[in-house]
Amino acid sequence: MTITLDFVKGHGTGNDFVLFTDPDGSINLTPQQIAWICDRHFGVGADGLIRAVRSRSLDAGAASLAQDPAAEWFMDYWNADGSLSEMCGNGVRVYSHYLLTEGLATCEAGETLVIGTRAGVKDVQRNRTGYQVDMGRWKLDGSEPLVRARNLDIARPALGINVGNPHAVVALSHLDELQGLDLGYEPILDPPAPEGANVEFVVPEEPLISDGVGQIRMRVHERGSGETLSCGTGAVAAALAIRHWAGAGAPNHWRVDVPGGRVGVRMFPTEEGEHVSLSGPAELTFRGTLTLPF
Ligand SMILES: N[C@@H](CCC[C@H](N)C(=O)O)C(=O)O
Repeated sequence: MTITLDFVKGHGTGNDFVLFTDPDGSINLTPQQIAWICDRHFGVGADGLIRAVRSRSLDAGAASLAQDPAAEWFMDYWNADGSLSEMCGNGVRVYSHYLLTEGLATCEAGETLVIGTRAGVKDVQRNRTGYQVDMGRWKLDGSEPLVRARNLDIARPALGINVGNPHAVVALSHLDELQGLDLGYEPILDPPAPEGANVEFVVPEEPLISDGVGQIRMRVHERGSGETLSCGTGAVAAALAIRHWAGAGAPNHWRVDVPGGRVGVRMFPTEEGEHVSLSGPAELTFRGTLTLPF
């Protein structure tokens, strides 16, 4: 059977996605088909693919609806190599923008759009820079692997953080080191992360704290996608790691510069414990129709 899809291309700070709507969950693409769509030479090209599916149409959506019945739409997120990920921070903003633009959902200023994901429901609000997402609870995953990367002289210690998906954050001291990294090669973790990991390399900006806001710069190698221009969950993990290392008195508001732009991260208390939010832009760039060759 030939599959033809109407899609929209979008990005958040250069982290780009192919999005399409499948309300009833009837279009089940294989990992090979997803990898073809995301291929920049043979397909459309993207860091990931997002299927807009009603939570009630997907087994994974049942947990979202149980958590919050307002989670009508589920973000079914896949990496560029066709592997599944639990969460995508830039993806949630772009997905929210897609739902609103396509008329599939509404969210006036001050209202909350609730999105189902494999990492729990996410509350999204429009703000000055685009969208702010409450990413929910986070945790140190207990790992401190050594990370080797191409052009890094020696293995560096990393901090394992889970923000719905797994991350390993490495602090570098100089911008030269960050710029010199060759992330065309996947960093090697010792010991390896059981489910794989997104790896962030971070340097402090000068000064590290300005007007009470922490400032860092990072590059990322994403699990299943390679180096990308931005990673929302990675920015969140990076800010949390640097605050952890900075110790008492470190700020709860961070600006994170990535090759594709800037995102904001805030940590704030809630009744169930500390949450962390991600804010930044979301843009839709073009629409088209694709026919899968297999
Ligand atoms: N780009 C994303 C993260 C996408 C998922 C990641 N590659 C994984 O496998 O966990 C983001 O903006 O958070």
